Amino acid sequence: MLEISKLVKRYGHDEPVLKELDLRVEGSSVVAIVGASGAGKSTMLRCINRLVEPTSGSIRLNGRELVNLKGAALRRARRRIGMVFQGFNLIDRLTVMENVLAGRLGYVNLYQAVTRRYPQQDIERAFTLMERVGIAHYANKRADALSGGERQRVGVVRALMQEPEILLADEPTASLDPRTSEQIMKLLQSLASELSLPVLINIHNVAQAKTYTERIVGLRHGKMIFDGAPADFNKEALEAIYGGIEAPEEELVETPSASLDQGKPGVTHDQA
Ligand SMILES: Nc1ncnc2c1ncn2[C@@H]1O[C@H](COP(=O)(O)OP(=O)(O)OP(=O)(O)O)[C@@H](O)[C@H]1O
Repeated sequence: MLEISKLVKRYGHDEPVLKELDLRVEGSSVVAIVGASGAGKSTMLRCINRLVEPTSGSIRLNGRELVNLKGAALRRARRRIGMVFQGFNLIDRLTVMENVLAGRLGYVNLYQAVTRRYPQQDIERAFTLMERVGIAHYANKRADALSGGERQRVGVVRALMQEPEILLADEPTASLDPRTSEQIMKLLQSLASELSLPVLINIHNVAQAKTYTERIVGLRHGKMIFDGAPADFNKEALEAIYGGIEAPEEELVETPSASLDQGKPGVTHDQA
């Protein structure tokens, strides 16, 4: 379980980017984090894996506090947090298998890491996962020979090789065409349930958030102003999150499951 409470992040002396954010994610739910550019979505994800240092507050993963961890304890905690990136973050000159095995770097010793001699069970797990996402036949290809969707599958498998307790995805489909984006969203959704893994996805595409996740969290100026089911993410919620900033209305209208009149939105009105 992920429990974020009163999370504050301030860069330098600027106004805080995250303002006492609370979020609790249980079980294998797939949660979309939406919000206009600059709302604090990436900062929130990066505070969880400590790529960004929180200013104050608490982030607990399965009961263990992540804030203020240092050195070996931080490295141990980080290997339980998988991250998928918009730009894939692969090493182009390495093979798919080598990139995937990089997900084990937090577990092997220095000699194994430098010589890339991974335990047999890691290699077997890599093949199993690569088969699961349809890239096993590319194992020995260079990463830069793959298409965007294939590269993102490599990124997903690399994150899963960490045996994570949570998967964070920062705009995982933003560099992909619409069809490939949907495939990746579907994949993340299925993997979450197959592996009983909570998945947090920062996403600009509201239609995809509504279709492929079971909960939407909306940020505006570093505060959570919506937390509810996709069916409740209606025009009022959209306006509250993006109003006066940008209005991706066409995305809402195109959503196959959009039900603008159903239910009460989970909008709160304490926005900044
Ligand atoms: N390293 C940094 N130093 C200073 N300010 C930063 C830094 N990283 C982010 N910010 C600022 O924090 C705010 C939130 O940025 P963040 O990237 O978290 O937003 P976001 O919602 O993910 O936006 P986008 O959708 O454009 O990625 C922005 O105003 C941004 O300029």
